[in-house]
Amino acid sequence: MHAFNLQAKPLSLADRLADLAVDALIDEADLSPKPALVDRRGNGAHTDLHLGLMHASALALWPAFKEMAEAALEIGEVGVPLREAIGRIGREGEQAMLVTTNGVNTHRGAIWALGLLVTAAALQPKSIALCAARLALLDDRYAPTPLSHGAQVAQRYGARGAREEAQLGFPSVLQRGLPQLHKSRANGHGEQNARLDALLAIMTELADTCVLYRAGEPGLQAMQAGAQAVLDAGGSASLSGRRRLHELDQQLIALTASPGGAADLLAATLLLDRIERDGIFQGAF
Ligand SMILES: CC(C)(COP(=O)(O)OP(=O)(O)OC[C@H]1O[C@@H](n2cnc3c(N)ncnc32)[C@H](O[C@H]2O[C@H](COP(=O)(O)OP(=O)(O)OP(=O)(O)O)[C@@H](O)[C@H]2O)[C@@H]1O)[C@@H](O)C(=O)NCCC(=O)NCCS
Ligand SMILES: Nc1ncnc2[nH]cnc12
Repeated sequence: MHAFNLQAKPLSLADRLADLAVDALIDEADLSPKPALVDRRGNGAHTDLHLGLMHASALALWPAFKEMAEAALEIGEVGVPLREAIGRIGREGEQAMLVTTNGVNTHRGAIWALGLLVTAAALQPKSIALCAARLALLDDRYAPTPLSHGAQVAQRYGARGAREEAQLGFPSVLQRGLPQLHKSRANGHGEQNARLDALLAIMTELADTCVLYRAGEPGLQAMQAGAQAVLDAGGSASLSGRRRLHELDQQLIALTASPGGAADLLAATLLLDRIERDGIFQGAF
C-alpha cells in the first residue's frame, strides 16, 4: 500500500524573501491615494501603466528575487562573483517583466533596489542596507551601459539616481521612509495613512530621476515641496493633509511628473519593515 505524504514542504529562506519582496511591491501598487502614481483609483500620470499590469509584473519577478537570495546563500560573501550573479539574474528579471508587460517599464528601479536588499538579507540579515550598499559599489563587467533616462538626467542636472541611492545604503529608506512609517503608526494614523506618509517623507528629498526626466527641475521642486506641505499639514490622516495631498496629485499629474523612484523606495521600506515584523531571522534585529 502506498502512503501519500500530504504535508507541505517547508518554505526555504529564499522562498520567503521572494514572497516578502513581491508582497511589498503589491502593497506599494495598491496603496491609495498616491500622488500621480498608479493605484487602486487609476493610472496617475501614466498612459501605459495600470494596476493589473503592476500586479502581474510584481508576480513575474518572484523567481528573480528567489534566485538572488539563493545566489547569496550559495556564494556566501560580498564580492564580484555575487555582484555579477545578481546582475545577470536582475537582467533576466527585467526581461521577464518586459515579456509580462508587453514592453512597458513597470519595475526596473524596484528590481535593482529590492534585488539588492533581498540578496543582502540572505547574506547579512543584521546589516541589510550596508551589505546592499557594498554590493552596489562593486562593478559588474557584464552590465550594459545604455544612455538610460537616469544617465541622461545625471548628465543634465548632476542628480543622484537609483545607483547612488543604493551605494549610500538607501538613506531615503533608512532616514525617511522607515522613521516616518514608525512615527505615523505610533501616532495611531492607521496603516494605509502611515504608508502614505512614508512615501511622502521619501518624496521630500529624493532626486527622483523619473520626475526629473519627465518634468525637469520645476517638477522635482513641486514634488518635494508638495510632499513636505502634506506632512506639515498633519499628514495623510488629517483633513487638511488630505486636501494638500489631493492638490499635489493634481499638480504632479498636470506636469506628468510620476515619482516612480519614490514608489520603488516605498516598496523597499515596506520590504525591510516586513522582514523585521515577520521575524524571518528570529532575533537578528
Ligand atoms: C542601476 C540601475 C538602477 C539603472 O539605473 P539608471 O538610473 O541608469 O537607469 P533608469 O533606466 O533610469 O532606471 C532607474 C530606475 O530607478 C528608479 N529611480 C528613479 N530615481 C531613483 C532614485 N533617486 N533612487 C532610487 N530609485 C530611483 C526608477 O524606477 C521606477 O520608475 C520606472 C518607471 O518610470 P517611467 O518614467 O514611468 O518609465 P519609463 O518607461 O522609463 O519612461 P517614460 O517613457 O514612461 O517616461 C519604474 O521602472 C520604476 O521602478 C527609474 O526608472 C539598474 O536598473 C541596472 O543597472 N540594472 C541592470 C541589472 C542589474 O545589475 N541588476 C542588479 C540586480 S540587483
Ligand atoms: N505605483 C507606481 N506607479 C507608477 N510607477 C511606479 N513604479 C513603481 N511603482 C509605481
